[in-house]
Amino acid sequence: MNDSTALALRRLSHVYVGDKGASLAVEGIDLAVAKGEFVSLVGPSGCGKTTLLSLLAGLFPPTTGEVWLGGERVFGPSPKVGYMLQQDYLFPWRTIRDNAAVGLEIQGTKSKETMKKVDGWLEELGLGGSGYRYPHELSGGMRQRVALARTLVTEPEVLLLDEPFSALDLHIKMQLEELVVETLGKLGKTAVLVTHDLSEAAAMSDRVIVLGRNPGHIRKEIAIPEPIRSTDPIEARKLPGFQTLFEELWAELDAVDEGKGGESHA
Ligand SMILES: Nc1ncnc2c1ncn2[C@@H]1O[C@H](COP(=O)(O)OP(=O)(O)OP(=O)(O)O)[C@@H](O)[C@H]1O
Repeated sequence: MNDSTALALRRLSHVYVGDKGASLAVEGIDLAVAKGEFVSLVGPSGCGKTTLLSLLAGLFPPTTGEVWLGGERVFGPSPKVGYMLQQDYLFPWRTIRDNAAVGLEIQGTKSKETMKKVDGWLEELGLGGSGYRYPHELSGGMRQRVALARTLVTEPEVLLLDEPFSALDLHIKMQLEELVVETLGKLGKTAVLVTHDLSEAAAMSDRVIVLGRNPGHIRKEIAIPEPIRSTDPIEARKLPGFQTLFEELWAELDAVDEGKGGESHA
C-alpha cells in the first residue's frame, strides 16, 4: 500500500453464517482506491456491494483478507470514515442544526466552536436558513443535504455512499450528485459509491467497478475517460462519449445477468 492509497481491500472474501448455513458473499476481492479518487461499485442485486462497503467501514471483519485505510489495517469503525445512506436517519425531534451535529456528539467534540462549523456546512450546502427547522419541514433532497453536512462536519477522509440519491426525484437527484462531486472534489476527499444507476456511476466517478455474482467478484474496472471524468455530472451526461460509456457498462451488467432474467440497471 503506497502513500497515495486511501483505502484497499486485499485478497478479501466474506462468508455469512446463519441459520441456513454458510454462504460465500464475495471472493478474491483486490481493490485499491487512491486519495481523492471517486470510485463507484455497480452490479446486480446480491453481488456484494453493501457487503464490501460494510467491510470498508469496519462494521465487521472479513472472513479472510485485509482492509486498509491509509496506512492502517481496519479492525473496526474509524472516525476517518463517513457514511451516507439511502435513508437520511434524521431525528424528527431535533432541529436541522442539532441533527447535523450528531456525529460531533458521538465523537464528543460538540462545542460552540464546532457548531460554527455545522452552520458553515449548512450554509455551504444551501441550508443556511434552515438550521432551526425540523426534518418534517424539509424536502427529501434537503434532508439528504443535512445528512451530507452531518457527515462532512466530522471531517472524514473517506466517504462511503450507499445509494444516497436513490429515493429522490430525478431532478433533485442530479442536483445532489453535482453538489456531492463538487464538494468532495474541492475537499480532495476519497469516495466509494454504491449505486444501481449506471448513468449516475458514469457521471460521478473517476472509475467504475463492475461486480459479478455467485460469489461477488470484480468483473471489470472501467476508468472514466476525459472529458467526462472532470465534467460535472449534469453536463457530463450531455457529452458525446457518454452514451457509449453507458452502453459499455450496460453490456457488462447484461453479461452478468445472462440466463438469470432481466434486472433493471438504471
Ligand atoms: N446478514 C447476512 N446474512 C446472510 N447473508 C447475507 C447477509 N447480508 C448479505 N447476505 C448475502 O450476501 C450476498 C451479498 O449481499 P449484499 O447485500 O452485499 O449485495 P448487494 O450487491 O448490496 O445487493 P443489493 O443490490 O440488492 O443491495 C447476497 O447473496 C446476500 O443474500
